[in-house]
Amino acid sequence: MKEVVGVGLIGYGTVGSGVVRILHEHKEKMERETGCDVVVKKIVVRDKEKERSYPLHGAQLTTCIEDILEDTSIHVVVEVMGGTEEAKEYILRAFEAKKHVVTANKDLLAMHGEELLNAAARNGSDLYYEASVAGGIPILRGLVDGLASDRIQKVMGIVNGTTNYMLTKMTEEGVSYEGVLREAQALGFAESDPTADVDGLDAARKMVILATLGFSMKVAFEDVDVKGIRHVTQKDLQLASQLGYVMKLIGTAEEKDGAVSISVAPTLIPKSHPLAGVRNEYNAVYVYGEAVGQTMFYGPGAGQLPTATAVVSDIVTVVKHMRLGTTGKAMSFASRSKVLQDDSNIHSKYFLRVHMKDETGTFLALTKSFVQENISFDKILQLPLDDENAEVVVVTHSTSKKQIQQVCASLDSQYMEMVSLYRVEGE
Ligand SMILES: NC(=O)C1=CN([C@@H]2O[C@H](COP(=O)(O)OP(=O)(O)OC[C@H]3O[C@@H](n4cnc5c(N)ncnc54)[C@H](OP(=O)(O)O)[C@@H]3O)[C@@H](O)[C@H]2O)C=CC1
Ligand SMILES: N[C@@H](CC=O)C(=O)O
Ligand code: NA
Repeated sequence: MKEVVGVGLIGYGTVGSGVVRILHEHKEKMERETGCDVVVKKIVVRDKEKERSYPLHGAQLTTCIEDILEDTSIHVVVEVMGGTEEAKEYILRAFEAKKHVVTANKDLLAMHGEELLNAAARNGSDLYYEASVAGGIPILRGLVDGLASDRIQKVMGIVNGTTNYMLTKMTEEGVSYEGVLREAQALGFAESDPTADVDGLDAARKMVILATLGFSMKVAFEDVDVKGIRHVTQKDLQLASQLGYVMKLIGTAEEKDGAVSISVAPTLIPKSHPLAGVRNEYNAVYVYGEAVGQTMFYGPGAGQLPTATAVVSDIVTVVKHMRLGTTGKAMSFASRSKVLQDDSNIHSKYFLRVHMKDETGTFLALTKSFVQENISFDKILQLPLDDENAEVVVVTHSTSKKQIQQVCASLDSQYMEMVSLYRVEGE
């Protein structure tokens, strides 16, 4: 008879049902990997009467967290309900009950990571959270284990499946923002409040986790410069395409001379760049290490089975630690204090759309604003807008964030209006 390891799930939605499915369908592989029979015993949900799309395979549904916390046959608690305050309380109580925790909750890790890791260590519990960033891609293990020997310089990529799905469909099929957001929700990619996806908050939380692990620095959500895709228009996508780019929501975390900058923003990427070919809910993360150079991690970033794969792999890790008697482990967190980069040291190329009066001298005024900030043009396109106005699209050479902000402030006048501003990466 194999030793039984009991699992308690909190949440039986997209990810939770995937966890039960993988544990059931990959039972033999689980036994080979762990030497144990890993069994989901209880599942906490909000509504016990709700129809479930996947069978429970013997697990008992409950609405009472104590049913899990007080059950001594449950060793591992898997939190896949989402949210922060209640989830944090349940996880802290699980540690006090000397249980190990696996979670997919990036909101929680980005906000309370340090507190949770300290509580896990105090109680000799494991805490793993691979599913919290880039769903099924083993990016956190890649950073923490695979690149443990290197000094990480930059992490950059697509870390939100919902917005990548939306931008892909909007670009390739010209579909509307609202329609494609509903599709992403129906497919189980979006957060329960999808504003977290479209406003870049979900990606920003993932970048906090990546930067914390990559640079071992105590960064917070407030340190991320965040912009989402809500204001991206079909015209932006068309003009970008005309100039050879596709738009992606890109997260960037970079350390230069001991200071870090973190951002999430819709960004233009050359069509020939590997990130341009990352479509639908897929994610891809570039990690640049001082010694290794450039590595790229690619795979499904959201959805039931990819995300559940990461969760179940974390369960495997925990069970192995239990058998070896080496629990009390977690993906390590930050040891260095935070130093943030100055805007004058953050460089990028930019794409700008400017509407201006089609009169002699306005174009010269536009050029002068850029010259004043020492910014030169890489590409420029002028198109008629109506009888009196023209649209000018500019791609600059690399410039600092501070300089581009100063130019933008000088552009809005009675003759000119800046319509869009996006970073350009990968050239
Ligand atoms: N979906 C995805 O692709 C990914 C999701 N994640 C993360 O995984 C977590 C779960 O996401 P997902 O499965 O999509 O979410 P769902 O909304 O599909 O499922 C949430 C589940 O949690 C239960 N639940 C919610 N609030 C409570 C509560 N207060 N008490 C008890 N149970 C509760 C719900 O119960 P009921 O069924 O009764 O309503 C439901 O079963 C989130 O943190 C999310 O960010 C991470 C990576 C990818
Ligand atoms: N809503 C998230 C789910 C995975 O983290 C996303 O779309 O990436
Ligand atoms: Na992952």
